[in-house]
Amino acid sequence: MKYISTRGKAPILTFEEAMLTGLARDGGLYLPESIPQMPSAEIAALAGLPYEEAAFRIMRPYIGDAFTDTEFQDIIARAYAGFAHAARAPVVQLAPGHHLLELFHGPTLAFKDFAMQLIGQLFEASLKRSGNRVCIVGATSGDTGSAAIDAFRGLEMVDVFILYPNGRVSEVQRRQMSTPAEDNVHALAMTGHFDDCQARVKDMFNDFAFRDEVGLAGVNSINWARVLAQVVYYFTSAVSLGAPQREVSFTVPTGNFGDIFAGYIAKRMGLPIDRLIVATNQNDILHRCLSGGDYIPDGVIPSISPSMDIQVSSNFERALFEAYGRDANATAQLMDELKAGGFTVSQGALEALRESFDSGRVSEEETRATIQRTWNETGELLCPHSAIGVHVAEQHLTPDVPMITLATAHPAKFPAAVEEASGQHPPLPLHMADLYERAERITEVDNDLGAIETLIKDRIAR
Ligand SMILES: N[C@@H](CCOP(=O)(O)O)C(=O)O
Repeated sequence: MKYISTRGKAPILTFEEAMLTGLARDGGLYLPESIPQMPSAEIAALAGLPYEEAAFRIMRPYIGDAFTDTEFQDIIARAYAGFAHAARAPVVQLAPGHHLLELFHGPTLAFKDFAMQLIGQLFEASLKRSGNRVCIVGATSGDTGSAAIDAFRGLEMVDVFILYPNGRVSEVQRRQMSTPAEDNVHALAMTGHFDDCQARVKDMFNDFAFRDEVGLAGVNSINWARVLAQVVYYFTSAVSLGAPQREVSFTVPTGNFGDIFAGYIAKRMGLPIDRLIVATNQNDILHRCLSGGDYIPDGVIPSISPSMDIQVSSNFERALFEAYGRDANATAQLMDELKAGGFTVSQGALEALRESFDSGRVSEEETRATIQRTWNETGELLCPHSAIGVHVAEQHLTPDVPMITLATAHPAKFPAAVEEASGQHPPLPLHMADLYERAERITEVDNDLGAIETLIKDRIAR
């Protein structure tokens, strides 16, 4: 299995190389040269398997010869051993035809743990073998950063620097990033919003002198391995509701488009998915684009669902590449236009996107009302992001196709918003019960590429 860049001008890589590289050297994102197909009989055979075994069968074709089967099985086992639920990604029913996929039972209480815990193990195995070091730099609107710091803390061959928008993540998210005591992890509070943080990370990848000097690696969903790990729970949840004998639809609260793109890959692999529905908060660029074709960022508005406060949605590039028939030149041109202010998706590509995706936008008031109503009607306490998913899903329910909404984070990550909406205080789980008493370690940085690069060079262990 080989990996190609969405912009067509970067070296073609193996799985392991693409995983360790992050962003392609032409600025694009890596994708498999072709999408492996999973026949119906193999999908049906996933029913009732432990999550780890399903993960192995689904991901194996993408890995090539990077790891032996036994190595890969051990890596998967270690990745999910710390999850608090035996099913890893349980499905609960909210209403007739509407189900919730709980993705918040990992160590940092968000769906990011599914990929990040796996990538942590994959990086460790690969770097131990090669003896190389890497410097991971990531951008977060809250959840990716905490998951990355948890997955890589204390690993000898890795330094981790996470840029987050100062004052724009929840207190729990911030503390998850700032309280781990290991020297190899660094929480950097940057002036600006998430898009600024993500832009600086991409600038660092495009500064080849810096990139090569520090051995830069990325664990945002620019990294294909992140997307791959998230494909698994689309299969396990759909199979638990009767796939491949019947179709399902998914609604996905989305900011950077990585999670829903994983659903698109599952569909392309042969999972019978009817609709993939993008749920956005008031930062609704994806909804606007899928509705009208224009992709024009117009500023990030802080919300009670901060993880989705994004206007430059990194993985949309992968979806555009596919919608334009894998035309790398067309994709590169759109990304150039984005730098200059925005672009309009061609009619043909828009129709291709709409073959798989629908979308909806949810206001702050609707988010709060959904948290309260869902609590009253079902006893399920939703985080604001999951509530956005539930609200949009409810507008797309159909009698014959079950809907699965992704619950992307635990309500305890956003206690203030959840309590205001529902009157319920979501307690932190036991392993994090003393989070508010732990000492914090944060470095404030300006939105200044040179200064951030200097800080990183000064801090990395060589
Ligand atoms: N919502 C994310 C933003 C980064 O997304 P990623 O999936 O590309 O890592 C967050 O919580 O940090």
